[in-house]
Amino acid sequence: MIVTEGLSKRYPGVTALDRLTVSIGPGVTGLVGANGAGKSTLIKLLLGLAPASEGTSRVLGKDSATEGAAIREQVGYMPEHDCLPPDVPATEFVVHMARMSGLPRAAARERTADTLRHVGLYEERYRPMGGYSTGMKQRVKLAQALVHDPRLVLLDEPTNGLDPAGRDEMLALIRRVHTDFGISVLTTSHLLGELERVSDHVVVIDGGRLLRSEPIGGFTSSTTTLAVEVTDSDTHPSGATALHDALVTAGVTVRREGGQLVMVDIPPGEAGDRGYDTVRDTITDLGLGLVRMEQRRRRIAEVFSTRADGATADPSHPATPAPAAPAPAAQEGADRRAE
Ligand SMILES: Nc1ncnc2c1ncn2[C@@H]1O[C@H](COP(=O)(O)OP(=O)(O)OP(=O)(O)O)[C@@H](O)[C@H]1O
Repeated sequence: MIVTEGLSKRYPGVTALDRLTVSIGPGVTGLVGANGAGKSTLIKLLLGLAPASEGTSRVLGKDSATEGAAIREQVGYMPEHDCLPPDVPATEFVVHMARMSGLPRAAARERTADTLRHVGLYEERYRPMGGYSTGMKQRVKLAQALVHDPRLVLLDEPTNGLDPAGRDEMLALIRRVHTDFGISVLTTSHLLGELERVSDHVVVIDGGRLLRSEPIGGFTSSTTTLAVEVTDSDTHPSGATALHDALVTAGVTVRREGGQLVMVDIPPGEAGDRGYDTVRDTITDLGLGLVRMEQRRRRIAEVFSTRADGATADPSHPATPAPAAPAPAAQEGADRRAE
């Protein structure tokens, strides 16, 4: 769907994209990066709306630098910022956008009605958009990106400004764009957790550079996390601390979470079997009681907050600062708190 090679964009004093080489296939792809990471810039370059400083990009096999108009015929774009004329009803606006994309009048009206219904706008579509809530405006922006039946849509921060329920609805809609209509999606967000829920593939950029590009499973399934809770004993007044320290000594990757929980990384395959045995034997050797031991799928944010040197992020054992955990995970924490 999308291939970039050494793609860079420099503004005076700012390198917005820095030699980005990435390829994106069909399905739903999440493009994650902190504010200013270069997400919007990448989308504009892909659509041929801004020239690259160097490097190339192709969308659906077409060159962004020379075939921008042909790309935009087959690609829908939902911009980040509010761009809706306040005194125009949604239905009129979306028909206009459909006509701009080359649909004949009758087809434009028909597609507009279908698309607005699909995004969940009914009677409101006849009212001027100035009176719409943020959620309704985001839906109109999505509808105009879909109205000409594109093969691919590029969505820039589609959940921006939405409350948690509105975000859930928008994420479900995005997923359905692919499952119901077979349209591939590239959607940006600075929230890893959001994209984890809808994406088949995630691309992470930071400071205009590629950090990772992997199928969602690659982020979360290479390791299983085991949440273990043990009792305290007379010998070990904090059973969790004793277990944590003993497992670290045994060479197991482990961290503490929320008081009594000890989170143990279990690698796949035979090493994993040995990992389970080590946890069981360590608990027995310490003479602790086992309260629970359960498997957890790791969330992307956790993968990013794990220190790159493999050391544990144990809140009870503050260590030297971790080497750059990419900003998106931290940003997500901030957003969660804000919520
Ligand atoms: N037209 C422009 N002129 C100068 N600098 C720009 C321009 N557009 C973007 N930048 C800069 O390029 C960098 C990347 O911006 P971009 O908008 O692509 O980031 P982003 O990841 O989409 O972030 P956000 O979610 O905040 O929009 C930022 O430092 C931004 O200030």
